[in-house]
Amino acid sequence: MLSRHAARSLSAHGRWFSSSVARHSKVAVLGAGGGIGQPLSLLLKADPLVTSLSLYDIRGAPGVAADVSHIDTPGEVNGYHADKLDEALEGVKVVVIPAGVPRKPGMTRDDLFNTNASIVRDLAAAIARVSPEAHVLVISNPVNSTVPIVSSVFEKAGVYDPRRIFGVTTLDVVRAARFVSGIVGTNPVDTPITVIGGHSGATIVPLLSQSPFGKGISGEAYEKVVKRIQYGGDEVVQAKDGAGSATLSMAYAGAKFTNALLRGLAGEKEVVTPTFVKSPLFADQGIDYFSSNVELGPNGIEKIHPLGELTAEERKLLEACLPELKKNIEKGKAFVEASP
Ligand SMILES: NC(=O)C1=CN([C@@H]2O[C@H](COP(=O)(O)OP(=O)(O)OC[C@H]3O[C@@H](n4cnc5c(N)ncnc54)[C@H](O)[C@@H]3O)[C@@H](O)[C@H]2O)C=CC1
Ligand SMILES: O=C([O-])CC(=O)C(=O)O
Repeated sequence: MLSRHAARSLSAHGRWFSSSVARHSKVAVLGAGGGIGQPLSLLLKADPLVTSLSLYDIRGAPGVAADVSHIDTPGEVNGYHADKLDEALEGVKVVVIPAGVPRKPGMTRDDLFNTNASIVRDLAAAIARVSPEAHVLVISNPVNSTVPIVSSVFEKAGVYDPRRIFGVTTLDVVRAARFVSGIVGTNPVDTPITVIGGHSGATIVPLLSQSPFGKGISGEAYEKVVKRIQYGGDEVVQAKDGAGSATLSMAYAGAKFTNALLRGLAGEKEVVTPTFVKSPLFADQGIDYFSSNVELGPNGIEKIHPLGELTAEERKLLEACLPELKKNIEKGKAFVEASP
């Protein structure tokens, strides 16, 4: 059906568009029973590019699967119990990982490392064993460390292809569009803002100067909106008051990035969006993962775009980002090296 009829899907900039390119695309969600996993599963079920959805969690995934399977879109849905991880990963093209604990007020994302590093490492080992050619989309925090963890696990297993491993930083891009449009009075859909660096506080570097709408914001308004983009996660953590962090906006962002990747994999041209990947941009400074605009295509990452021109303020933000990012990356790599 899908290959013969135009499919409608959410574009990188939030528009619904028609696409006649759709293939077999089995997507797995690991952590599907959680705050992000449930709405993400819902949005993926609604995406016509997802022909099969495989939902896994250590608790609750079969229930989520039964629920979303009633939605009147063609994609099939299966839910898997804790001991069925290998089955959940059979034949998947894309694996999205929102498994792990979220922050509470007063915590940094790095405070999640002790719990989430081993969860992500063990899930990555299973993917490397069962579906080594899958594209892996990491949501679990701290993303600056969990992406190097997944990559190092794949490297250790001898199946590493850096074009297929992504840290999902789309929520920063979504927030930037929303916050900037609120200042300049545009529709967020028409206000894309590139956000580079990593995914935590000072490592999040918005490039307002590269947007025709963002470049006019200056002085106190500039300082304020940059801080808000960098610390948008804290805003939600505080408002939820101990009940977790962003889940609904993150599910939206995760579904948006998954859709962009699926469109690229299906051959759509010029699908470009920021994502945290193995990158040559700052490798000479020992920072070999970085988020920047990346072109997605049939092999995953087709091209990593250069940063373009930065203002003095943006260069200062970047200077503050790099040392912290380097530490986060090294921590992730060291964790896998020290693992049995
Ligand atoms: N990349 C980003 O922009 C964002 C990342 N996050 C991160 O996403 C992660 C998940 O957040 P929430 O969904 O709110 O947490 P949650 O606690 O509501 O859900 C996490 C789910 O993971 C499951 N889980 C735990 N260990 C597992 C394992 N070994 N295998 C499979 N499933 C497992 C749990 O059973 C639970 O259902 C957190 O680390 C959070 O910090 C959250 C928001 C934005
Ligand atoms: O703030 C958190 O812990 C969750 C997150 O990554 C975000 O909302 O950007």
